[in-house]
Amino acid sequence: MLSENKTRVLIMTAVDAERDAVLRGLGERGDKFDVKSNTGLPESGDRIEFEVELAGVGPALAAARTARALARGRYSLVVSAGIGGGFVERAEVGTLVMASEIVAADLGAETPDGYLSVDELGFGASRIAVESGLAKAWADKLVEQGWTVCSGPILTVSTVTGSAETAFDRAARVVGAAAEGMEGYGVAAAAHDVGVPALEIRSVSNPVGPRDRAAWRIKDALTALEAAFSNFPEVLR
Ligand SMILES: O=C(O)c1cccc(C(=O)CC[C@H]2O[C@@H](n3cnc4c(=O)[nH]cnc43)[C@H](O)[C@@H]2O)c1
Repeated sequence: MLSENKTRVLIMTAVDAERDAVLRGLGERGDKFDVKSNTGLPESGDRIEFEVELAGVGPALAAARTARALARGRYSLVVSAGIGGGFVERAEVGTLVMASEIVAADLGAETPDGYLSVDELGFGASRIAVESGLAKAWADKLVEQGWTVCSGPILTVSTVTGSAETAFDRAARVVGAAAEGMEGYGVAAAAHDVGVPALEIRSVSNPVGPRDRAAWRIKDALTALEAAFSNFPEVLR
């Protein structure tokens, strides 16, 4: 007989439209979902409960809100999710990006010799590892469903890239940079601080580069985000 253990997964999005897309994707399956095998984090016999919360925009508020949510109890996994910018020739608009690592891309210092990350300054870590088995399983599942998924570093920035120069600098700083968003590192830092594994997924609404807000394809990106979460419970089984 299955036990009544519960696996709690916390999903953080910046804004309401992203949270709604995630909830549409998860549908009614939330805590009615039994885990029968042990391929992901949950124990066999666990029931999975999803909680989707607003992180707000930017890494500071995202970290504060994630820490507050995590203080409510025991969680198995935290996911930072939302739309994002895709690096050209890595992730096109309308596709999905699964983080291979979560990178604070502007947490450091400018020097006459170039940018130094917090790691190089000796003040901490600019990169947070993801739960790689789950990231791969989720990406594989989405590819199987016909989605284009790029797995690579997702950069967290406090200032959205708005020029080709900044896009070039950021891509050069992080080998394989696939996407950027504004919350991932904050969410993951709060999770890491209490020993909870993290993931980040972005659906690409715009290219990283010269600002053209009117051209952001938000609806397409929200559709892709919804699809990503409609496949997520299966991945956790
Ligand atoms: O206006 C709307 O309907 C709408 C719906 C959903 C989301 C938004 C946002 O503006 C979300 C802001 C959020 O998006 C991330 N983002 C998107 N593109 C980039 C980018 O090129 N560089 C960095 N971040 C990006 C970011 O995480 C923001 O928090 C609007």
